[in-house]
Amino acid sequence: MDIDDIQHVTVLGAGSMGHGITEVTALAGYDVVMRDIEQEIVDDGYESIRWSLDKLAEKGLVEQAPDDVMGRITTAVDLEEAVADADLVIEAAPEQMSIKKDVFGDLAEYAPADAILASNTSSLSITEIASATDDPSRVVGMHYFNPPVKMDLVEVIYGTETADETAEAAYAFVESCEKTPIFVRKDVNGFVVNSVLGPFGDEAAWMVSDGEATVEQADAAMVHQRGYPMGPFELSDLTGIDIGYHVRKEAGKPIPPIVQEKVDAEELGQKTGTGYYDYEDGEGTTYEPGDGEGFDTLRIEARMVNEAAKLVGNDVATAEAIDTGMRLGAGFPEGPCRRADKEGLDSVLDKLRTLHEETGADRYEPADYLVDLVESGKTGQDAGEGFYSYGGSDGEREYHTIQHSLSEDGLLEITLDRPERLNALNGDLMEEVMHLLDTTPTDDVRAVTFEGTGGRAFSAGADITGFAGIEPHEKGVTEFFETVANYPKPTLAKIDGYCLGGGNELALACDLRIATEDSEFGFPEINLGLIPGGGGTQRAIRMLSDARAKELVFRGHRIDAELAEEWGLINRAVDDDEFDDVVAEYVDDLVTGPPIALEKAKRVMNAGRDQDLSAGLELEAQAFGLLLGTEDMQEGAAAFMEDREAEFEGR
Ligand SMILES: C/C=C/C(=O)SCCNC(=O)CCNC(=O)[C@H](O)C(C)(C)COP(=O)(O)OP(=O)(O)OC[C@H]1O[C@@H](n2cnc3c(N)ncnc32)[C@H](O)[C@@H]1OP(=O)(O)O
Repeated sequence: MDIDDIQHVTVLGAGSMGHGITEVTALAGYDVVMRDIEQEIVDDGYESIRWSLDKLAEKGLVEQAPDDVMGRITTAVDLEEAVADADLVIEAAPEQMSIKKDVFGDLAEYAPADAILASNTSSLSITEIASATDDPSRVVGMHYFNPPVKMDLVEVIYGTETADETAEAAYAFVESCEKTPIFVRKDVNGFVVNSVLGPFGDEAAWMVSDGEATVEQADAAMVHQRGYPMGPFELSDLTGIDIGYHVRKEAGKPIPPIVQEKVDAEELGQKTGTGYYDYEDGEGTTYEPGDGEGFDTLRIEARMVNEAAKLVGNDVATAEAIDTGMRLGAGFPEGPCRRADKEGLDSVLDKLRTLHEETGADRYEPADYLVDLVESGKTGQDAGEGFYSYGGSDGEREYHTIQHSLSEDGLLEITLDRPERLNALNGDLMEEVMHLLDTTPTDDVRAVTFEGTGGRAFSAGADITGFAGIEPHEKGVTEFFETVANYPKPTLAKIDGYCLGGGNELALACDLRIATEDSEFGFPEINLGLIPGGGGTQRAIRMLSDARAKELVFRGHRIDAELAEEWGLINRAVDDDEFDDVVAEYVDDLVTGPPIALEKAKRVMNAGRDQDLSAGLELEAQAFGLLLGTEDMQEGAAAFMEDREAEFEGR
């Protein structure tokens, strides 16, 4: 069975995961049967899908009519009937091994012999589930995150006997649903995301139990200094303190006293009204940004990195898969491997070794893979290699936040690739763009385009989660925008979706801007108590009327592409269907145009804009004189006389 053979999908379970997976699958165009054990549960699930689709349509997040999507879904209670024609069955039954095994035993009997049988378990062994079938090679884990419609990640997990063909088809299926799969190549407890996430709460709980920190201090530090979406205790209250407790118990791991106390007192978090915070009489979390002072954040992060190193070293997952998993599955601001490479793997190892020596606790024992990296000098970004390669003298640099390609005709296409954050600009992304522009031989480039991935945004601005812990003296982002603005070749921003804040400033640093009609522009910084800091105030006031520029900056509202075109903020607002063609026409002019003349035109126009007219004219005259002596100029004139297209060589 491969992806082309998958037409009919059956989802077993109509609860929150089951109906979410059904919705995602139907949205991708598949026929889906959603089955549960009682008609009432199935009906509730079906109604929930309709409600969700209506909401998505209302917000303009799906183009398909909800009725069309619902038309692909049928419901069933009878298992035999539900799976009779299935090419892929995704089980989303309650998380109990006995139930899963019963279901998979039935699937072995009733599903077609070549159907892929997937379990959406988040914690149970795929190998054991597969043992209930006659053919474990066709059983695979497909762990969706909650809610499936919103969460982009799916872990595709191998059981001991899962065939590559099965796992690869499941992976391709996830991609076909426009979700992001990562391979978990061994059936380890917690798979990738929960394995790495475990120490986040665990280490914080030990630190509080040992009197080394307070709950508020830990949460404030991890959120406001390190940019995590929630603090470890806040997260634990949300998921249920008993959940982490049972996971530790089952894995035979020691329980931090503070966790034991909470479980004994049945204060399990939000669901019981009290956990580490009070949700009944109090207002929930009580930490303030400054509370994190003095907290040892590396202690938590070093343990997460150690877990990641174990997964890489044991061939469970690649560093890239782990980082993707943690960003998309847990909302981490960046993956632990990438963050550790920047921190320095030697510092991480030192921290673990020191704690191991001081406490003797197994949880600090460094992973062999981490030790090997450090001992072979691969200590991270500064060393040119760590979990990732940074292209020292002998290697090509891997980028993590951008994609790029350079065509034979000299078009350098740069794609901002942080779709889960609407392509928000963080330090890595800006550094990677600058590195790419600095290291790509300019003679090979005739034009550059910038665009965003994910279909929702060019870029929603600077990454707000990265503002955590920034000191006032670290404020400089100007270098990035100036690198783009001063790049010697013409640049064009292809805008499809939100173009806000720093994203708007990146677009304004480009020479040309083409946008789809449903794109939106603005400087929302004022709503954050900021002003545009990447040249936005200055470029806008030079580009627009004083009143319009100030309106954008002072009010922080968004304007649509049509108005942006009318105001002169962009070159063209075009219909979605015409977007690629219009961009291609512009790009064609740029890559076939005379390179030296284009470069000079850009330089004198940019420099002249900030000078008085006579100085600008002087610049223009010098450039004009120089161009008269180029072969390109002779070629242009000859082509005109011969009535043919000129072929400019940049000489
Ligand atoms: C020098 C430059 C300074 C600046 O640029 S300051 C930043 C200026 N930009 C902004 O203030 C825009 C912030 N973003 C938004 O207001 C909203 O987003 C949008 C209106 C653009 C879209 O709203 P919706 O459709 O509801 O999407 P969603 O759930 O808010 O966004 C999807 C995910 O993207 C993350 N995200 C969006 N913008 C940023 C950002 N600028 N920095 C960091 N993350 C961002 C969100 O948090 C969320 O993530 P999750 O799914 O984990 O909740």
